Amino acid sequence: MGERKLRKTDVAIGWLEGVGKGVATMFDFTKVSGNGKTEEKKATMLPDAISPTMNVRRTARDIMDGAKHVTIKRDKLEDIVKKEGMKVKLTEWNEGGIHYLSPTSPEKTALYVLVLDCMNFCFWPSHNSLLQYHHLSTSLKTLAEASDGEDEEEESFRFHPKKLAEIEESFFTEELDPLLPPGVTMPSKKERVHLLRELGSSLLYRHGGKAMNMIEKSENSADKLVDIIVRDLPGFRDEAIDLDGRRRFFYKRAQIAVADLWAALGRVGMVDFKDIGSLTTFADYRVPQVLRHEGGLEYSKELAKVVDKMTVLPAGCRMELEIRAATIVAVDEMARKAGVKAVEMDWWIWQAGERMIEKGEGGKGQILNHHRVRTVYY
Ligand SMILES: Nc1nc2c(c(CN[C@H]3C=C[C@H](O)[C@@H]3O)cn2[C@@H]2O[C@H](COP(=O)(O)O)[C@@H](O)[C@H]2O)c(=O)[nH]1
Repeated sequence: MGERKLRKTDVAIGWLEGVGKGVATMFDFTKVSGNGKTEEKKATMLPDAISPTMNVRRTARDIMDGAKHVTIKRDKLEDIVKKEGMKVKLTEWNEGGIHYLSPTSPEKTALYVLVLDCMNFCFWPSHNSLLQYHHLSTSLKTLAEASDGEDEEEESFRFHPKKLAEIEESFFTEELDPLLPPGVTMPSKKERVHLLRELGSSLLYRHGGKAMNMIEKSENSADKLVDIIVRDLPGFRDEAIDLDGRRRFFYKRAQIAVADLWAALGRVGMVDFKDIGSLTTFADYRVPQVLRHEGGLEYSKELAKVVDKMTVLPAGCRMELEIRAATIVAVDEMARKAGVKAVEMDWWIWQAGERMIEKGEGGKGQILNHHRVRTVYY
């Protein structure tokens, strides 16, 4: 990072080393515990009171202290980690080539990831949408590749900040929707247009028109990059005020963006977040769905009924906050037991969930339904 410019040979070497090996071989996966690591974290993270990842953990612990609807079954968490066939084998972020990685330009890769995570919410099927994550990541990849010229500065790149700042709803109807499978459309288009415009404008006016400038300001700290993202991109501010007036922080999309940047750019030596272990799991609906199904989370009768019947919960309600908080605490505990970072444990659980839902959801012998909340945050 820093002032160093990426050369094509660097990319080739980084890429060759990474191909087919999985994320685990590309990064320093030293255990989260241990004195050296603790000091390193202190050196890079923000002070406790303003650290976004600390705020997320504080939120999760606080909510779980008075939880009424969700219980963490600690002995079961241990079983899940140990379970045959579910051992933590770190997942390849780009398995199946579902993401765009520019062969020459970290800037274009970073823009792609930020666009992806701007829209990385509300996938669950409703009467008019059957959108899945890989539909989004691969259709954006197609658009990126189609406009990917030689020149790093090239303004013709579809996700150049100037283009993002002026995006219209026609981007979805004319460019993106046609790349989705028949009958699948992108929900909440108006909201997504606004989020993309916000991203383009913020990069132009706050970061000299470059995603890499924003990333470099983090000084290789995942925690600081989450902070920059939630400060400069309001659409990523996944916060709530609970019924008692307390602030609650989750930062799902901001944290997943940082993790995705780590996976996409770390492989070519462009980022090296020393405190990547500070990220929490990305509290959305797939991870708690898997944990509940496996017995690691137990829902009250009332909540179980709501979730099983696919009743939509209001955003920010107590039940939703408890599910998200329990997910964060449970994944931290599983990661600790397995000696990996929360982000790695998240990817492993998420990918296990994706395999489980292939067999259907909510029926006999199938994974239990996930909770439903209409939100731009996950
Ligand atoms: N907690 C967590 N949630 C994740 C992801 C990802 C993808 N991350 C990439 C990075 C590493 C992985 O290997 C993936 O290649 C998507 N999602 C969420 O799932 C939902 C879509 O699901 P479905 O409807 O089934 O396609 C939607 O809310 C989306 O935001 C993750 O990693 N963790």
